[in-house]
Amino acid sequence: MDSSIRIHPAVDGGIRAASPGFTGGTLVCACTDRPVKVRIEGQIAHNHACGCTKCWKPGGAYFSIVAVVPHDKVSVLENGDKLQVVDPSALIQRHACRECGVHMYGPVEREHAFQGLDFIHPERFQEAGWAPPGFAAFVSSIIEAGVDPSRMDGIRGRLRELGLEPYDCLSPALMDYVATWVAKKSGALSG
Ligand SMILES: N[C@@H](CCC(=O)N[C@@H](CSCO)C(=O)NCC(=O)O)C(=O)O
Ligand SMILES: [Zn+2]
Ligand SMILES: [Zn+2]
Repeated sequence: MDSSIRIHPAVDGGIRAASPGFTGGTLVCACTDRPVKVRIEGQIAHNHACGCTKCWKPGGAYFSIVAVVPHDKVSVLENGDKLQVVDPSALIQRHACRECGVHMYGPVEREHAFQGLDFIHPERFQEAGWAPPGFAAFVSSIIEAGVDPSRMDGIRGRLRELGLEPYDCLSPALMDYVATWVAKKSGALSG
């Protein structure tokens, strides 16, 4: 398998296990001057690699690494005046540093299965020990960013080699969770 394929710097050299003692940390943007700092209390959930065009990816990476935390566990510590919402019409209100472009947190405020959660990029933690990604989402979407479709077999193979099962939307467990929420809302399922 081609280990030169750059999925994301946080996983290319192998995936680091979570520390049981990780109780949260501080996300820092890429600015050397007045970096934005965001505090996260507690461990992250549902960490995954995402190939969609909307999530922030570091230079040269095909995928982002993105996870969720409850909105009340997120607080802006420093230089929040540099943040702006990338796409106000999107479900995920990605707050990016307008100088370096790093997405710092993305709350879901709309009525949705993910309402109350914020999407964050754990590679921006100053601290180690966050839960590693468990799967790869929106893999076919990397073609939308310009990846030649002929490369997809190799990229999916590399994801599997890293233990990141590739899916073209979210994982089956998360898709079932979203569909269950929709079915309960419509009344198709009771509960
Ligand atoms: N093909 C599109 C997919 C974009 C998309 O739907 N992204 C997902 C996953 S983001 C993290 O898992 C999503 O839920 N987006 C909601 C939003 O962006 O607000 C593309 O690549 O652009
Ligand atoms: Zn910045
Ligand atoms: Zn995404």
